[in-house]
Amino acid sequence: MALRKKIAFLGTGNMAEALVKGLLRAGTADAEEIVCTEPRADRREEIGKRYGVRCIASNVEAAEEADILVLSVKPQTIDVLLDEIAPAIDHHKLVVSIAAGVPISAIARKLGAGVRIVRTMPNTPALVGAGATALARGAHATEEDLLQAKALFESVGTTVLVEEHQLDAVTGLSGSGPAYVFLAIEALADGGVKVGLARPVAMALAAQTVMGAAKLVLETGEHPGRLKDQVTSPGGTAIAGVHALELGGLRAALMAAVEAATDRSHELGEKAASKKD
Ligand SMILES: NC(=O)C1=CN([C@@H]2O[C@H](COP(=O)(O)OP(=O)(O)OC[C@H]3O[C@@H](n4cnc5c(N)ncnc54)[C@H](OP(=O)(O)O)[C@@H]3O)[C@@H](O)[C@H]2O)C=CC1
Ligand SMILES: O=C(O)[C@@H]1CCC=N1
Repeated sequence: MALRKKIAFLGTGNMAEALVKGLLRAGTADAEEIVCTEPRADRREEIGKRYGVRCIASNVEAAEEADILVLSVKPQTIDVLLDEIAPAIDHHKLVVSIAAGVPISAIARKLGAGVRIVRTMPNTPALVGAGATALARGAHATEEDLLQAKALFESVGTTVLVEEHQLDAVTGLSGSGPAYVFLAIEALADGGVKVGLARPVAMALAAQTVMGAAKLVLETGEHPGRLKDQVTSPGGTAIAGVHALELGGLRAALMAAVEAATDRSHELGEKAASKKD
């Protein structure tokens, strides 16, 4: 669905670039409907050339001309950005934050109490239309605002609506999760190389296996344990591999990763919430 709104990405790093590319790819926005900001001239040029969007230095200019403002700087630098754009914000703007941990209340404190804010947590597979985004509505955002934000992220993957307090957990799982899976793919490929496969062959097989297994879970709706049972024949190869993973503590390690990232998101939020104006 085309949004037909002007969208500003304030801070055009990895995640914003993934969204810009995803939106253009899906046709949700045309290049002339997107404006990006970025402090570094070389990066501005790169983004402009790569996507045909306007990429400028001024956050204020971008905030003034857009209907939807995506706050896409690091949580540690969001205060500087909010102070800068506050005079350009009124109730006509929809503010969509993708910043990990930063509460809606901390954004509203800087931009003004009545501002329409939707807080989200996307992930980088949005770049290829396979993102997963959770969204939570601020007190002054309307149902229509939420639908627009949802449409924006739905064009680059799947979306779920959550309560704001659940966003730290989402950050620990799907926001940060691609990093865990990349590690797994790299390690699987290393395993393949160790047993004699060429690196490119091992990498292609590892990535396709992870993608295929995920697709099987999503498309069949089967419990992953049941799907695992279908791969493991008695006395066979897969159960030998599964045993090695259990000895290595794979499940506990993944659970601990989600928990550690969730805690860190919470910590970033506490810092943002305790800052004085
Ligand atoms: N990466 C991910 O997987 C995900 C990230 N997020 C969230 O997205 C946000 C961005 O993360 P990510 O893309 O990884 O980070 P990046 O560092 O890649 O992107 C941030 C960008 O903002 C720019 N920037 C810094 N200060 C300003 C400013 N005052 N005005 C405008 N732009 C500025 C930076 O420029 P420069 O480099 O020159 O300083 C950089 O290009 C974070 O809040 C993060 O929590 C959410 C989900 C997933
Ligand atoms: O590491 C980070 O801070 C960001 C948030 C979610 C994924 N990456």
